[in-house]
Amino acid sequence: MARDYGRSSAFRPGLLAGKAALVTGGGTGIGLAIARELLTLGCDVSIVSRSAVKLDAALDALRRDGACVGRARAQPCNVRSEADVRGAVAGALEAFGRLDFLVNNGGGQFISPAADLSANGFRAVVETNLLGTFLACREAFTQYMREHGGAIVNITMVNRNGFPRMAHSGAARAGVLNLARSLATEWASSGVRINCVAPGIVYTPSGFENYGAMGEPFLNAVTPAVPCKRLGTAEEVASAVVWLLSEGAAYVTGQELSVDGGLSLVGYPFPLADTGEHSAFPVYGDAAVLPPAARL
Ligand SMILES: CCCCCCCCCCC/C=C/C(=O)SCCNC(=O)CCNC(=O)[C@H](O)C(C)(C)COP(=O)(O)OP(=O)(O)OC[C@H]1O[C@@H](n2cnc3c(N)ncnc32)[C@H](O)[C@@H]1OP(=O)(O)O
Ligand SMILES: NC(=O)C1=CN([C@@H]2O[C@H](COP(=O)(O)OP(=O)(O)OC[C@H]3O[C@@H](n4cnc5c(N)ncnc54)[C@H](OP(=O)(O)O)[C@@H]3O)[C@@H](O)[C@H]2O)C=CC1
Repeated sequence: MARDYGRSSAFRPGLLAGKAALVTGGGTGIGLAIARELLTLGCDVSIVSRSAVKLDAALDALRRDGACVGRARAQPCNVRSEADVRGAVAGALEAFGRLDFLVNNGGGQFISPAADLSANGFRAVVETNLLGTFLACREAFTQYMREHGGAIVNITMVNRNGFPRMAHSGAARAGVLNLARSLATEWASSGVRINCVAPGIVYTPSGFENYGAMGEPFLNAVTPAVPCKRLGTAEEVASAVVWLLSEGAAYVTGQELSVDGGLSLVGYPFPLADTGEHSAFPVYGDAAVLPPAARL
């Protein structure tokens, strides 16, 4: 299948030749773009996720893509399962004999007011995004990187001001960044770097179909809120990931890079006008001086 964005890579050909990577959630969206970029640069890539159907389709597309130079393989894996993750890292090592790069991209969440979240719903999102990332980091480190070094990138999200209606995911991703900071120091002596990339709002059909009918109105509302007035592409995220994995980022560890068109500079993307009537919010002093427009 031909690429649909008309270019190979922003990086020099062969940049990652002889290297091997594992990309979670590599069968769709941002993960697939990361896998494609790595393969284009000569890296061998294992893609893993829960759905064998999605993985097979992705593998087929990657193998037909004339720009992909490295070898690609796939293995089903639920990152919430310790046994699956252990097997995914072992499988990648068995196939390619090395594991230079790990990209923790597999993840997601659903929209819900925090008050309506069940313990199980909260747990599912934290397990997927935070526990899954920890397990993959630990297995990559203990099975290979402790002895050989390596680079890890975790996909997080723009959540400095929280993520209302995705509180579970905001909390989990904040945990991922803090985990990365801890591991960056603990594993530096092994030559392991670990960083995060925080996408803003990146249009991926696979990602947005999870939000059903809410998706399109959200896109219409959010685009004007982004300083550069457009959404991001999966390739823009992939490009940042590849830079962080590359030797060009050798002095960068424990950091988070936002790829968000400036969204993190201006706050939170959801329109807040529909969050209800606010007369219950406390006030101190003479509220009567506030003109009506200053207090909705
Ligand atoms: C206001 C309009 C907004 C429109 C759209 C805005 C989007 C903006 C987002 C911008 C930034 C982020 C973008 C992205 O991340 S795109 C990528 C999206 N992709 C995914 O999210 C895919 C992966 N997600 C999942 O697989 C699931 O969300 C989950 C992580 C929860 C795992 O699902 P799983 O199937 O394993 O879960 P379970 O069936 O075991 O259920 C566990 C509990 O979770 C509850 N649950 C699951 N889904 C929902 C739901 N949609 N709503 C409410 N509750 C849900 C489920 O009921 C279980 O709890 P209980 O046992 O208590 O019932
Ligand atoms: N698009 C955006 O605007 C943003 C996206 N992100 C994050 O970027 C990442 C990629 O998102 P995007 O490409 O847009 O959306 P996708 O829905 O296409 O990607 C999510 C990927 O994660 C995989 N996945 C989900 N749960 C698990 C699991 N338990 N074990 C293994 N793999 C899993 C899915 O595959 P499968 O179903 O086969 O398991 C899928 O390939 C996600 O973590 C997302 O939350 C963050 C900020 C913004």
